[in-house]
Amino acid sequence: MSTSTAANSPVFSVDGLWKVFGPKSEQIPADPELAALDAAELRTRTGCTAAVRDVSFDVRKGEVFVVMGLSGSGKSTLVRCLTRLIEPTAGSIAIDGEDVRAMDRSRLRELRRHRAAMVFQHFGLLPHRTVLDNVAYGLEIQGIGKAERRRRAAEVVTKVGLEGMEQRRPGQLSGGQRQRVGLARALAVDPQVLLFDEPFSALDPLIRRDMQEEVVRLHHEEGRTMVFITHDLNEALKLGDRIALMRDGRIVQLGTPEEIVGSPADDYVREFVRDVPRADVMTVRTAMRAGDCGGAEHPGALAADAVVAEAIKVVSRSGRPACVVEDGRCLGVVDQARLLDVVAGAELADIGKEAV
Ligand SMILES: Nc1ncnc2c1ncn2[C@@H]1O[C@H](COP(=O)(O)OP(=O)(O)OP(=O)(O)O)[C@@H](O)[C@H]1O
Repeated sequence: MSTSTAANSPVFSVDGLWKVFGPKSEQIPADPELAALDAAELRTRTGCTAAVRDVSFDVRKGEVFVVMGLSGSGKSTLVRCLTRLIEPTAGSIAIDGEDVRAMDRSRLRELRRHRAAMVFQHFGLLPHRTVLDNVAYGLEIQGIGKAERRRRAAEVVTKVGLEGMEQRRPGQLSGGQRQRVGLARALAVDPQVLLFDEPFSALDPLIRRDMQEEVVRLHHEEGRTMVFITHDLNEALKLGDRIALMRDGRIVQLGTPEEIVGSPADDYVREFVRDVPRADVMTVRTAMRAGDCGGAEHPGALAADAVVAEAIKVVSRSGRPACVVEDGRCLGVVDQARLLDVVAGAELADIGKEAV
């Protein structure tokens, strides 16, 4: 999981967004009775599928925003609507305050090429071109001269760890390396936002972990805004500053990994996160009893965003409560009982209640 250093200004603002597939689809969002039908009833009555239903959210500058949900929940449709690769049926979308639905074709092309680049699972590399020329492809489309695009492509190739492979063809690369080429190609155009559609789901688990770490590293180095689709909860928890959890076209909960795991919005979310190792997600900021410890020594001195697993090690090693310290100030204290409460599955609102 990365820590957002971002200001809270939105890159994307989405409000009341709908995407309905099927005949007379535009009638569905406008009709409260039809809009309230569940998926099966809607299909029977109208022949339509509402892939995205009345969804509103902001993607903040510099964050990794994860869209998570089971297959068919509407993730790809939602993210494709952001740049109108799929035309929304109703609602509004803005990027930096500019109305995406009002953009003409050339403005849209500019949006997709420069401002919000997409990295797909099937990366569509050009088989007869070298790695370097594949990475430079987006720059070529932009009309940038050969020398300059090769220079820029070489820089990103190094950034994603493919140095030395510049002259290979895609067929001479592993799946993970090909995905790095896809990532480098998107990065080469230096977009404001990177949109990832399940980019790693075809990779084997170890390579997948490498790629996840790569994304975290790139995000830390560059602070680029990222929207990341996944159906994998662990991937979502690892990468997301915030996660939008989708079900049947709706966002059922939007929050930090800690909020989703610690305060599930309903039984569906609760069931979804049931097996998450809570000690690896919940932070000591949540587990602590707030208030200065009163001493000068601050035993343990944990950072507020340290996870509970780390705190358990510190507390059990020293045999005494540990302080949570930020900017030299003691924010609170964690003891064994509070840490165990978190691990045992107490929800945020209940942690430490009996101890108070
Ligand atoms: N072109 C289309 N025409 C009709 N229905 C569609 C179309 N595209 C998607 N759907 C339907 O919309 C719903 C959401 O699909 P979507 O691909 O957005 O889900 P997803 O969460 O990305 O799934 P996955 O994880 O399997 O990719 C599904 O019920 C799907 O069958």
